[in-house]
Amino acid sequence: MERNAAVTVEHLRMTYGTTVAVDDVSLTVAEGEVFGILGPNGAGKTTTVESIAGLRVPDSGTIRVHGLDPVREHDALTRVLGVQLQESRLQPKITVREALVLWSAFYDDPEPWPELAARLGLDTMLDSQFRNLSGGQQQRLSIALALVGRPRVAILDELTTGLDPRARREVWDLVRDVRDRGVTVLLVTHSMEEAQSLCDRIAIISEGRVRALDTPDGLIRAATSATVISFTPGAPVDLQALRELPGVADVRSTSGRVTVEGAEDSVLDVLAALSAQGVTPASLRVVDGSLDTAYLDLTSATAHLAEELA
Ligand SMILES: Nc1ncnc2c1ncn2[C@@H]1O[C@H](COP(=O)(O)OP(=O)(O)OP(=O)(O)O)[C@@H](O)[C@H]1O
Repeated sequence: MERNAAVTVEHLRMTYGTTVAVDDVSLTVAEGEVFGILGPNGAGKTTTVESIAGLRVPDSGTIRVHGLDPVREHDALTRVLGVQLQESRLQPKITVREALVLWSAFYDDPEPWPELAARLGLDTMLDSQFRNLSGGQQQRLSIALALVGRPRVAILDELTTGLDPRARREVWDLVRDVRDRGVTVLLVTHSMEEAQSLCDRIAIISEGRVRALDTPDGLIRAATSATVISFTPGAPVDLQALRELPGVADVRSTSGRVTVEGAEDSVLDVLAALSAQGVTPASLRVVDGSLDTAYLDLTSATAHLAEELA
């Protein structure tokens, strides 16, 4: 079933003086999905999501959030969009309770904040001032503030940065809960693990452009060196024949062990070729592709392209 678009971005462009922060970004986020934005430092991720939130005015391009223009219809936007930004912009002396009460007052039908605070482990520090919270606690408060208005779309920018592993998993569970309630989540992250575990689809952005947009599995499949096969050949092996197999990106032989990198589908071809050569692959290991490899593949392909164009 084709889902409605919650967010559409068409040809977004944003510059700061001579710096091109976002060159040309187009993407559509479907209602109810967790959509990840991944990319190296300075790729333009924050500029993109802050433009979606109406906090920056793009040079050109069109953005709609449930049909609303984030700049011209900003008031209406704040009723459908919750934002947890990279840097919290709270008064240093505001307490956790005051912030939650204040934010709740902005909305007609807020989430009961004590429950949300408990869910995020903030209930024991309601009277602490923002400036005295640890980085992880500040992070959790800003997530709570993004969700308290029951937004239809939540933007979470580097939501688990600074959290310890347990807190991180708890926040992931919270994001899944939020998604299960039908909220669309736009997630900016540097963590492949986070993207792979939470996102339905991911856009990889670098140098202000979308370089790939697919499901985590789709990105991994598309990467040329997603799977690594290694073995100790029981007889001399024709490495060139392996190199020529479709989907194989690289073949190396070191210290009597052969390593083949290739697309996921190349494993069976490699095994069939070895069998045809009468070679038994002893101590066979197949390491599955990860989003890490796919990401490096896609972003280094961009770097190569940039070098070629330079
Ligand atoms: N307010 C600003 N003034 C000037 N330049 C800016 C401003 N905000 C961002 N930039 C520049 O625009 C580019 C994109 O920045 P942006 O913060 O969107 O990237 P990012 O992908 O979110 O990076 P990171 O992963 O480091 O947070 C960078 O070169 C950055 O230095």
